[in-house]
Amino acid sequence: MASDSWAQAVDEQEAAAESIGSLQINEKDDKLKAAANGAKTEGDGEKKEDEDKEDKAAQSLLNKLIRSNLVNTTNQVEVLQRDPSSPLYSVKSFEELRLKPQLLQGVYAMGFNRPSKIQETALPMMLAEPPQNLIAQSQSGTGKTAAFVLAMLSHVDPENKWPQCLCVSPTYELALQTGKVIEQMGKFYPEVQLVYAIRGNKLERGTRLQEQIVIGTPGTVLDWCQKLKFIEPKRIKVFVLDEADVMIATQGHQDQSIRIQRMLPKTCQMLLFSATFEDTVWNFAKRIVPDPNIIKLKREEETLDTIKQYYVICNSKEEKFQALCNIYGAITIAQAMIFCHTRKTAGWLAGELSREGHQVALLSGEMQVEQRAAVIERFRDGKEKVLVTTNVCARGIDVEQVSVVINFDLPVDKDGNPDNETYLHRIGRTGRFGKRGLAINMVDSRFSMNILNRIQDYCLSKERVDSESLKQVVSC
Ligand SMILES: Nc1ncnc2c1ncn2[C@@H]1O[C@H](COP(=O)(O)OP(=O)(O)OP(=O)(O)O)[C@@H](O)[C@H]1O
Repeated sequence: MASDSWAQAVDEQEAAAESIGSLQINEKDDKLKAAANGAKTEGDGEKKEDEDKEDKAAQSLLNKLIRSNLVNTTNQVEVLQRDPSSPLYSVKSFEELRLKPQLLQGVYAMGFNRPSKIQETALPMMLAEPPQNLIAQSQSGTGKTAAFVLAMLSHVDPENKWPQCLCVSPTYELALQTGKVIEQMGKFYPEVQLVYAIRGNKLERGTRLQEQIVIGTPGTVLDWCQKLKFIEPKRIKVFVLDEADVMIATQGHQDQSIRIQRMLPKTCQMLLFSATFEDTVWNFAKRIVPDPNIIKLKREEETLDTIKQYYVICNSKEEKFQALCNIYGAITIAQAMIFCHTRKTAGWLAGELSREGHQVALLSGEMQVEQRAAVIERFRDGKEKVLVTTNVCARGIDVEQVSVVINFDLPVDKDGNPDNETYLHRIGRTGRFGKRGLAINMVDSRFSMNILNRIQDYCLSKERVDSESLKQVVSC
């Protein structure tokens, strides 16, 4: 949909929401707010029954499955060179990289016209002679996978029939996704072959691999190098550790990755990629990659400047549902996402809305990742206008065109404290194109009013909103 029509749709929604808001003023509000202000969080039985265990690998896979394009970013790349006195190269075209013609053909066949922001600096570093080590961090969808795949394909010698590049991924599914990119990019370079070192791939004892690129999960790669000796680690020229943040979240993967790395020659190029960069990831990265160059592409800060935030006071889940029905016409002019705390509530709400004759999609943690991707894709294509989901299930998913976010339950962490970042990320927009939106928060207790106030204080402290930004509008 063109941005104009989105803007118009949001204008209509805002007008509708404001007119609804002017109909009723809830007298309970002041009392509630006063009670909630400064009040300690009450353990009021709203204990988080959080069945959707956060699964970083599944989220990462989901993002890959639903993404068809590069995420645009206007943020600058931050570079820390191992040798600050050496010149820093960055390229604006793939030609400047002097790639093998078969690879350039592969890149263009994938529809890449020019390097992405992170690729502009990462590619010259990875393709330099002698090879340089690299730690790179940028959010999902900014072109990291494509970058290291191109580096691996550039470094192999197709004449040599043994593994030369080793890439470890946290899960079988993620390894397959990277494998697909290798196959696509190497389409015109058939001499280069790929093999998957994953659990189900059983090879006969004594096998010596002929494929130049091995991609797999840490446990199997380690077995293939150490116990089964299908791979000669000393002949590896490029080692890639992908999704380091997901890797360290999985028990055992960190140790296995370090053990693989120790078997590789000193001259082997080490490359590590991560979407986030907490201290734990950083400590791990330093153990895997000696003398690294470091590239970071900051995530663009979400701003709430263009978002109108409202809240609705209700007494129960049923009242919240009623309030939602009252504003339903207004929110479905464009597309809306409704967030619930648990799968149970999400399922209940989707069922109730359907019974009212509304067409809604449900995204739930019980679904397989592929099923979830299919639901999101249908929603993205506008086949459904409303998506009901849980806080955990949709964390980290970007559905850019959503202009209405309804927090049926406010986001809280596992200890019941406000999850400020999730709130910001969920309702925020990355400022570009001035995308506008509407956020409606459903408050059904002192506890949740308190949560909302604390979230607002946080947003204020981060200068993401002004003090007038949150308005009460609707009651049922
Ligand atoms: N230079 C480019 N031009 C156009 N599209 C690109 C370019 N590089 C990558 N892409 C595409 O952008 C999308 C995201 O790229 P990629 O998967 O490499 O990002 P990523 O940072 O590795 O993401 P993730 O962390 O989720 O793995 C893919 O669909 C990919 O084909």
